[in-house]
Amino acid sequence: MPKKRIVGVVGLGHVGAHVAYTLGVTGTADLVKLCDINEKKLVSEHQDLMDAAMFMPHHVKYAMASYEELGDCDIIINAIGKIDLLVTHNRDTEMNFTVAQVADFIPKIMKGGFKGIFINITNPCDVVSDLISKLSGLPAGHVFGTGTGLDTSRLVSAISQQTGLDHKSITAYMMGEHGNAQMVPWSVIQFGGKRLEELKDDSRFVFDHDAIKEKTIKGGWVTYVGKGCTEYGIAYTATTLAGYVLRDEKHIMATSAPLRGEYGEDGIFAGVPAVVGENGVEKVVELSLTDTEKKEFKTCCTAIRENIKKAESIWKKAE
Ligand SMILES: NC(=O)c1ccc[n+]([C@@H]2O[C@H](COP(=O)([O-])OP(=O)(O)OC[C@H]3O[C@@H](n4cnc5c(N)ncnc54)[C@H](O)[C@@H]3O)[C@@H](O)[C@H]2O)c1
Repeated sequence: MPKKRIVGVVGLGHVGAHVAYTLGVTGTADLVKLCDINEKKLVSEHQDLMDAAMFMPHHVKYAMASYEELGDCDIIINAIGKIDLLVTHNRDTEMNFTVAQVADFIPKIMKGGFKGIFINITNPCDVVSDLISKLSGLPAGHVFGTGTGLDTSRLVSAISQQTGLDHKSITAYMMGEHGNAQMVPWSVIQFGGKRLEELKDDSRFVFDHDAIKEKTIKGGWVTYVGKGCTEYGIAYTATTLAGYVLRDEKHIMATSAPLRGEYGEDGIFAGVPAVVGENGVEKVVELSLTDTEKKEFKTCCTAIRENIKKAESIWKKAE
């Protein structure tokens, strides 16, 4: 009998509910297990998703689950949070809440025998990915975050708008923190194999670096201001990553990946391009950055490292 692809989603707010829906619509999962601390919300989201399942182009089932019942999932996507805390427009503000919650439920999930891949969305994304990795004890790379995956999409959109070229013809990445400490490695951007430097005589390929970086970093807040959340972009980002894992695609995409010496960094999660396959992040792609870009990336990592320290004091206090 063919094996069922089972994906768990923890936290069914704006993000988690859209992730669960997208997993069904795209046919990425056969069974989506739903888990939320808010029982009423859980029951309602389950009903609504089941009502949609009949019309989805692929067969999919939705089931409610406790943390322990997520044990047989191939992938668990973490999307818990409290989005109202983000009125400050700083993702770190959510940290006191999310770190304490994650520290509480990861041991419960592991008690259920979970041995799959964890994809973290919850903010601060790099910090929470690091925490899940430490608390779960899963092998390196089996826990990773969406990181700068969504920010990369915002960057590529901005470049696409200016050049008129399709998103998929552009190779570009946002790197660093999924937060304010991000950078654009301009030197590695390519269009069908042509580097930016080779195209500088064409005005469409001359970019205002500061303006594009600002537009990319602030993109999430443009969405947040009008609707109090962001959901479609992140739902597709996470679903895409889940598909790469389930189909063992070995696809290169920006994620929050554990760094073990790459880019001169060790022991933190940061947004970098990485090969994603059945073992999660299987390899960090080390780009040849210029000296200025290397320094910029280091500054981003310093910001993440400081937040990891803050997070550790929160969950150690909760122990
Ligand atoms: N990484 C990214 O690119 C990205 C993008 C968008 C949002 N986010 C983050 O995703 C998270 C979710 O955002 P949202 O808009 O859905 O928030 P939300 O407030 O709408 O929903 C959060 C959900 O999590 C549930 N929850 C809280 N604690 C829980 C726990 N211990 N166990 C199970 N469920 C729990 C709540 O009941 C709620 O349903 C936030 O941290 C947000 O900042 C990240």
